Amino acid sequence: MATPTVVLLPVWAAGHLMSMLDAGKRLLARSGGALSLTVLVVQPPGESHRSEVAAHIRREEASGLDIRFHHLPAVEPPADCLGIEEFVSRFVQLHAAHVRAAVSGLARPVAALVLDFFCTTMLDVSRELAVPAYVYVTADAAFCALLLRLPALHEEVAVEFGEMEGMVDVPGLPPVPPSCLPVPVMDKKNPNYTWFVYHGRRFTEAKGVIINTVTELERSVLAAIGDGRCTPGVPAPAVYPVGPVLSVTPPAERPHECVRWLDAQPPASVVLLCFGSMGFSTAAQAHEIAHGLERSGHRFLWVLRGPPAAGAREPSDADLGKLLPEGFLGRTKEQGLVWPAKAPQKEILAHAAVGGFVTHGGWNSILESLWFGVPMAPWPLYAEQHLNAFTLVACMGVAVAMEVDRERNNFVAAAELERAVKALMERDSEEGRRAREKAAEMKAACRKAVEEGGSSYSALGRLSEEIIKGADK
Ligand SMILES: COc1cc(-c2[o+]c3cc(O)cc([O-])c3cc2O[C@@H]2O[C@H](CO)[C@H](O)[C@H](O)[C@H]2O)cc(OC)c1O
Ligand SMILES: O=c1ccn([C@@H]2O[C@H](COP(=O)(O)OP(=O)(O)O)[C@@H](O)[C@H]2O)c(=O)[nH]1
Repeated sequence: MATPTVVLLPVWAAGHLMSMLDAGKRLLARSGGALSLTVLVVQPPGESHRSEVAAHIRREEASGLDIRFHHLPAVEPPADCLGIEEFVSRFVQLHAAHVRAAVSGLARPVAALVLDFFCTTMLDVSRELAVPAYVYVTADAAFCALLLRLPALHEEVAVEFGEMEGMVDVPGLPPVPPSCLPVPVMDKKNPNYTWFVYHGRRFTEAKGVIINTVTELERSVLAAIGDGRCTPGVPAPAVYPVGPVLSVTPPAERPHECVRWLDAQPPASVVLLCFGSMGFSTAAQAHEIAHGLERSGHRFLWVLRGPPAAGAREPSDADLGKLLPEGFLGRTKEQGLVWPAKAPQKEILAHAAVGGFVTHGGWNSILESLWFGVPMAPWPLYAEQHLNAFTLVACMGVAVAMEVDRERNNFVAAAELERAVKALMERDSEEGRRAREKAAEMKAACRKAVEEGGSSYSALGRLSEEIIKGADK
């Protein structure tokens, strides 16, 4: 019989696609050749995403692994969406007939369908075809717990979360301030919110939830999901914490300019500032950052992107002359480097000179930082990042808090950045010492988790056995 295949349905954003592909490859390896991988490729909306996805696929196809890419026919994207969550969910939903045809037309027996968390509408397809389905959460267990809890919270909290009295109850987490909820949860009238409630409700229909996290990092919230406290009245989903799933690419032959600059800096002396694939600064915000960094006296590597060009969604490469205060580059030429384009974040975090990370708090960036034991100061901007910032400080203890004004487009004043950088970097800062120690502890835990016998290695083993057992029936 042909090797049974696990079918992945990722969404196209790099933080989702690469994470799911890497998790799939680990599952393949863990199955010892008993499973193969088929990836259903949604044609992304927009040329830049299309060429980015095509490049990832070319690289994977050249790897020689047992992975097949099945390109789904293009679908007209919905034109009337109010945000990314609605757009992604509806766009994926429009692929239902193509997913059904692709899965039922595969020559190999289909052992499981693994869906990105935005793709729960495809649980209907898996049910029709009697294929076991799993949800893959590219973010952390705290986010997963919130989504599982959201249908009930929706009934319990009659007003907008931003107007509610007290804190939000998410089992396994300390009481969550409403101001730390993900962006779509802050507006109940918005379809983005309705989609989140929908996905949360549907998670429990899956055979299990695979999360890109580490048991040692999120023990109490994982326990709450696993023992059903987030979903009273319905059976708890099986939980597989398989992270950290990081796509580690070989370092460039010639070190990047940022890395060469770091080579000349003392150990743990540089604070890195980098804001993900979508983060950018206006001139007003860039001025505050510049003054804050300069006054902190600490060495810095600042990845600065400008607002997207007209019609584009991605940030532009920064025009430093327009964004930075007069004379800043000259005054700080011995103190720091401003890099105006996308930078090799993982290589930078791996460098011994980096001692702290001011990050937008995308989950991939957080895992990369912990993999290299770098403590953080979170500056959330979009998606679920405000919740990540809360859990980094309040649960994991690997970050120092920074005051971000969510009402003013996540504005941070110069004095607050200066304070947070000092707290993060200075030897005599108690807050920084705690975060550094915890980050070092989590570095060791993350590395151990993926080794033979580690928690994520074992979770992947359980998942692989479960899938193979199902395929044998
Ligand atoms: C598919 O294209 C994009 C997806 C996102 C995006 O949106 C998003 C919205 C939420 O309300 C919650 C999320 O978790 C989420 C995640 C997400 O992509 C990034 O995923 C990472 C791993 O989950 C990470 O945690 C980052 O914080 C997310 O930004 C965003 C996007 O552009 C902004 C897309 O094009
Ligand atoms: O200048 C940059 C900005 C981002 N990244 C990478 O892009 C990913 C960002 O993913 P994350 O989940 O943190 O946030 P998102 O961009 O999806 O919001 C991470 O792997 C980063 O290392 C990078 O290499 N260079």
